[in-house]
Amino acid sequence: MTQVSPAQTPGNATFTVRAPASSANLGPGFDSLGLSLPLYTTLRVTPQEATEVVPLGPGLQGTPADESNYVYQAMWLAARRAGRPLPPARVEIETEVPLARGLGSSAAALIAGIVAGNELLGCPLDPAAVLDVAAREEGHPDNVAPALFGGIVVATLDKLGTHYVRLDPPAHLGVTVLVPDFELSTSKARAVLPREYSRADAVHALSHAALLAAALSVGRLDLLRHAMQDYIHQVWRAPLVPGLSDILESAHEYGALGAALSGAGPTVLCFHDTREPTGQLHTYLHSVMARNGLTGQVMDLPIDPAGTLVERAQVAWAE
Ligand SMILES: Nc1ncnc2c1ncn2[C@@H]1O[C@H](COP(=O)(O)OP(=O)(O)O)[C@@H](O)[C@H]1O
Ligand SMILES: N[C@@H](CCOP(=O)(O)O)C(=O)O
Repeated sequence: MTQVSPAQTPGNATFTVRAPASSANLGPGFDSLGLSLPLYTTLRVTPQEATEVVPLGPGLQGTPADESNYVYQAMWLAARRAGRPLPPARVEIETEVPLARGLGSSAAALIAGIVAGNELLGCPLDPAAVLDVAAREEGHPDNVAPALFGGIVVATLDKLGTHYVRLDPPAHLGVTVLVPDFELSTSKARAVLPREYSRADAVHALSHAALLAAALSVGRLDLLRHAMQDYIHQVWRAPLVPGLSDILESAHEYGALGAALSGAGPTVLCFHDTREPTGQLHTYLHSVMARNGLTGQVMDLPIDPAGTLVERAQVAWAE
């Protein structure tokens, strides 16, 4: 995260905060593993006497243009953690992250808002505190951690704090996402999960999640397909995402290194080797959508290494 000391810039200067999309879980890493993707939520913040919240662009149609906006509420979370009131500002919000598709739009909004609130206050919170505020608000750290730090993040939230390890993406690991043209809210997709699991399911999940984290950390791309097996959430969510079961079973035949529901869905993520063409995989994913009467987009994306960035306009002190 790039932080510019407010002491170096005038207190009323405009700044921008850019937070990326994320794909959480990656199969068995439910609520604990995620990666960052280069689609962004951007805030343009200008300190002024009265607060204004301005969602811009078609992606944010229907989100509130007032203090109830999730981004503005997130700015206040930073102020509350710092124990200070939030200074008023004009906050313009734009996003490239499709809402309610399992690509972490709410995490990007939350992180961007907390970082912007922190900037307005002169950065009283360090990055670990920003992450902890966000993870407690979201209830799980798997989207907010990669949205803040970029790359791939393994994280856990407990009473003492949010603990994490950030991994640089392994060489040659690329992502292909199938983003269907329908929304599925995270709360709806969490409501279908069972309250309890058997010991066998727990052992299956923790052994696969541990193998996946280890494989990603040493670049063992050959293990991804095996390590990404999951019975904790995908099997329960499959009825909400037509075509998911087919893709999980067969994507490797079309070049995928592994496949998973992205976050709570309905986006599906496949890993690919960036040295290999992905045309066959795209054709397959489009055919799954067509068979299920769906439309949507298939995109190849790199893993975003940077995470959230803050930029201040260069303003000469003499002005
Ligand atoms: N930039 C934003 N500004 C305001 N609200 C947002 C923004 N991004 C996301 N949200 C809120 O988050 C909701 C989607 O969150 P969620 O169901 O968790 O899906 P996901 O995070 O996978 O996109 C949206 O319906 C909207 O209420
Ligand atoms: N671990 C969460 C992740 C939700 O991600 P989102 O991008 O769908 O908000 C879950 O699986 O519920």
